[in-house]
Amino acid sequence: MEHTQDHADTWRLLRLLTAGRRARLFAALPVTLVAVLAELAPFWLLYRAIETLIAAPQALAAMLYELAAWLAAALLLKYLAYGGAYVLSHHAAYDIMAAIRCRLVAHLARAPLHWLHERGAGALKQSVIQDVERMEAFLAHHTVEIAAAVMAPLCVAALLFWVDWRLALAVLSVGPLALACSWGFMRGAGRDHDQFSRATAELNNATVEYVRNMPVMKVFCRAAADFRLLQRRLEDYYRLAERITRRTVPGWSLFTSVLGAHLLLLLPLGAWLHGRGEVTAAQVAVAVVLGAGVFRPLLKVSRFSMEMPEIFAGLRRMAPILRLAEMPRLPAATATGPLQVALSGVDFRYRGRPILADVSLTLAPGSFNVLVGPSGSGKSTLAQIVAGVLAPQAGQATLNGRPAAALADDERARLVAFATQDVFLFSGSVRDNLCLARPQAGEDEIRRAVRVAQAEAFILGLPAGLDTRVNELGARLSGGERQRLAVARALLADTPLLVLDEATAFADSMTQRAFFEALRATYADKTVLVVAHRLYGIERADQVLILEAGRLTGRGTHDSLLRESAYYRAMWRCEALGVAWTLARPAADTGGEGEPTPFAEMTNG
Ligand SMILES: Nc1ncnc2c1ncn2[C@@H]1O[C@H](COP(=O)(O)OP(=O)(O)OP(=O)(O)O)[C@@H](O)[C@H]1O
Repeated sequence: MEHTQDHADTWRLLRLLTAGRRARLFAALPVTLVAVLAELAPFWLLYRAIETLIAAPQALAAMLYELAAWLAAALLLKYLAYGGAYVLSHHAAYDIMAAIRCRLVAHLARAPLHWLHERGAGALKQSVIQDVERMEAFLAHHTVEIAAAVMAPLCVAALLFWVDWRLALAVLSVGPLALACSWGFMRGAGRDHDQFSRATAELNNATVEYVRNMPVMKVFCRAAADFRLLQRRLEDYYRLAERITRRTVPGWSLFTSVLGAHLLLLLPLGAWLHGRGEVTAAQVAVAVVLGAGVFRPLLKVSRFSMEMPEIFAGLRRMAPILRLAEMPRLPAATATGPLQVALSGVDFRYRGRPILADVSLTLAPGSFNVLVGPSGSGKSTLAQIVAGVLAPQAGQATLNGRPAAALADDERARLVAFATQDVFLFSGSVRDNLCLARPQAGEDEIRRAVRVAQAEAFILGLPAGLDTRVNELGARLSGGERQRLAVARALLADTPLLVLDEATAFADSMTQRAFFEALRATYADKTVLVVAHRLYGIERADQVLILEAGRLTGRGTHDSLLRESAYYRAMWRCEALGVAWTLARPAADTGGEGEPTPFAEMTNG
């Protein structure tokens, strides 16, 4: 029942996506009919030739030229008609595909950031590229092939009835017989097909994972057999394939054999009718020839029915993208003045698993805030909520009092710049990448952002400086260099709020300190939220927030947290010991059990 509803919805979606563009597709159908009729013309010519051969053999030679001319004309017509039908269907297909892609991309452009983030690039690529591509075969080829496959048996049947209705019935009776024979074997094929699709998808995923992990497997010298998931999926796949083969092959063989068994009925009947003088030898001969291929085109339809579920699945994957237009977006606000950032009672779950619980905070305009906490405590999730990339499931995350995740893209982009550790660089020059948010940024602004992001030295070292191309043909940048570019790009966006989610992972302790100091001195008006793993340089932050297991367990300045938070003290001790070891190893003696010594004090003497 649910299945039927799914199918009905998918057909509705297909009709909607092809609306206003189906005329050429429909125009291809009568042209296909002409091609099918032209394909049958040789049989009619054969009939006339046999009739002449039997009635007046001496007249056949004179007729041959005429027959050859008709045959050539029929072939030419068939070629032209099929050509025309395919041209029409291809035009319609590419027109429809382009319209679907434009529609998908237009909807994606309206998609909220958190929605794009949750779906992932792979799934979106699958919908916009592969799923639309798959429709090409359906629209451009299958429409003509299926129309021909359905029209041809109907035309042959009509021709057979014209030849003789009894011979026609003898030929056509094997169709229902073949279906009845195969039905028993084919029962449950739909369920098998669903299971097979699932097994294929699982095998594909396991194969991709295996291929991705090959370098790791090699490092640890593991054989393919040690990759249990792939082995299990392969076993499942082969077991299912064997079961389906055992079940369907006898049915399929019986189906095709019975389809070809029309001669068993036709020959005795033809001989009997001929004996009684009710049909001519030419009629029997033509019925034999026509009967041999009457159902063959229908086999194409069964191939098509196997591809249909894949095409439908692709359409269903597009549906959520096409529903995006219905998502409510806030109209742009006119508020100016300092940006107010506030979270109150924010809860967030990933697939039901609680990640953040009852988080409330405010970021004062122009303040420098650092978020620290153990790995997996939810820092990145919180940063994404502040930036409007994710929407909280409970509570409020607002910018100027308006839900951050519901802001229109242009308004959010005016307010927040967000940089993470995963950096995407477009192919183009370093300058193009930096000026993504503000193509009109001046040379001084670019230089300032680059200097603050600690990227100046490496950009100067590039072959063409800011104009070096960043892609596989140009400079290959290290992970740290790419991160610095991402930070500079966020700085250049000139937004009142800057969220850096571990975007300073490139920096060692000294570089992080230099970066924070330059950031505060150069962009004093910005409200900054930094997710940091290293503490160095955060001593002068206006607010340090401590997140543990999804809850804010501490907030305050460096000094107040050193006094009040055991976690912060412990974290600081570890970091201070690390630097003492790396910077001052020969003389290092951190004083054993005493209170940890902050780096600034250590380096000052
Ligand atoms: N897209 C996602 N789907 C499901 N779970 C997720 C997703 N992203 C993060 N998580 C889970 O949410 C929890 C918090 O992740 P998050 O990245 O916010 O922590 P974090 O404090 O930034 O960690 P780290 O310091 O290691 O980067 C983790 O347990 C993680 O497994």
